[in-house]
Amino acid sequence: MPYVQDTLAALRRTSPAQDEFYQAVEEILLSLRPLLDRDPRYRANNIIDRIVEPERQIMFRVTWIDDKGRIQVNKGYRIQFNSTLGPYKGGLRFHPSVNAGIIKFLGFEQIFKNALTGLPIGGAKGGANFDPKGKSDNEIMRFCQSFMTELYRHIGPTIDVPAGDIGVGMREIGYLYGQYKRLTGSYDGVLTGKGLKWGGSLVRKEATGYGAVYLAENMLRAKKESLEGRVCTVSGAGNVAIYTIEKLYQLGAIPVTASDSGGMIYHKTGINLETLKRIKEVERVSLEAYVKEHPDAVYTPVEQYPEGRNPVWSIPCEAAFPSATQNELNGEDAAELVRNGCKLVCEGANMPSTPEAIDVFLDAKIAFGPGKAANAGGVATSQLEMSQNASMHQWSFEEVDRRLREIMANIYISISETAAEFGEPGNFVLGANIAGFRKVADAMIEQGAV
Ligand SMILES: NC(=O)C1=CN([C@@H]2O[C@H](COP(=O)(O)OP(=O)(O)OC[C@H]3O[C@@H](n4cnc5c(N)ncnc54)[C@H](O)[C@@H]3O)[C@@H](O)[C@H]2O)C=CC1
Ligand SMILES: O=C(O)CCC(=O)C(=O)O
Repeated sequence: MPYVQDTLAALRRTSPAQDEFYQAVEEILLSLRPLLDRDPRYRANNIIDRIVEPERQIMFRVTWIDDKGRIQVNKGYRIQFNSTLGPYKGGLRFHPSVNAGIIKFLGFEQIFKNALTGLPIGGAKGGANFDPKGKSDNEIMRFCQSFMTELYRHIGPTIDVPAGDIGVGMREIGYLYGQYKRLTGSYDGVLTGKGLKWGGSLVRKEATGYGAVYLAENMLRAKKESLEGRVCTVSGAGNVAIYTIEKLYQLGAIPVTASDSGGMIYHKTGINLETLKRIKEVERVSLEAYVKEHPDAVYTPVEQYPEGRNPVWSIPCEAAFPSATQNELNGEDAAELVRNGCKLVCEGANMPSTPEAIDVFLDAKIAFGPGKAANAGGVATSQLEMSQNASMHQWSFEEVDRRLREIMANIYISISETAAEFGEPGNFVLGANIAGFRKVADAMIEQGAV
């Protein structure tokens, strides 16, 4: 397909060394062919060249002082990718692996994910190559304050509204918000994922994980199946993984794994959610601590992982929820999941499956929920937080959860109907990519050449 190769060649030339970004672009472009062939307006308006180019990229130095009084420096980023549908919206990631290409792929995915929610939000992402691991609370606070000292001039409640992602939870959002308020003097809904006492929304913490399970529920219901009694594997042990596990239990499933950057646990009788929450949300220590309290669980440190494999995906299961990070599930992992009888994969993380893994799932015709649909419940609930802030109201847990369920059900309808419309029923990668793209592209055409 020449338009795919030409676009990728141009991106490699003009934006070198951004492999994850090229991967995300290639996946979308490959899906779009039937749409582009059917409707000439997208080519006539040069939508592809425009949509892969961010509207704005901000890179800045973050200088902060550690507990020993030494001056430290990190790289900060905010990419304001596309504001066609609404104010820029997307999380902040603090992780040592962060670079311009990672932020760009995340920002690009966010455009289409946000479009799928049906809510008025554009696509953005940001972060820093800062490693929160091993840092004291005071160091995290000083870093966040310095980060916001640059970022505040680029954001606003109707301009750009950041939130959390890997390494950024309620604690970090609190420090960022405090500094924004100090610098501007205004109490704006400029961040989401805020604390419940100062403008946060109920269910935002749970929303990404709950949403992924709601999408899985919808995919299974269409096949007259359910999650009840199903053994599930989950990777990650952060915000998304924890609330995926919580919702799986609520729906009668048995989640048996969790993982962090140090290793994985396999607890055959089911992960103890209380222990997991305490270890990760309160004590903030390695998962290794889990087996001290549950000696019947097995801990495998990363040093013992087979070369190039993630052993979470070797555990037999009926449904899998990759919820840690990008490219954590490769072709071999996917083949093993399918061989072991896995019937559903729902991506809580952003782009966790490699292109080879996605091909395996689609060829096997198992239910595969791609990240931009499956994890959209997080950003959707962020938008519900923005609505509550704008109207100075706070909705109940039940009200926000009801809206989240409805949004995920609508996403399912949109991706499944679009897949069927383009002759590939059940291919939710195609369905999500075309449905998300079409919404943004149509609006771009209506807004003219800007
Ligand atoms: N927090 C949110 O609302 C949303 C998050 N996501 C995505 O979900 C994924 C997880 O994010 P959160 O749970 O928010 O982050 P988190 O920081 O709360 O947890 C991340 C988990 O993944 C593990 N992890 C991170 N990098 C890893 C690596 N290279 N190898 C192995 N394990 C690794 C960490 O140890 C941790 O357990 C990310 O891909 C993120 O972009 C997607 C939509 C919304
Ligand atoms: O809640 C948000 O604004 C963004 C969540 C996010 O970063 C994501 O969807 O990947």
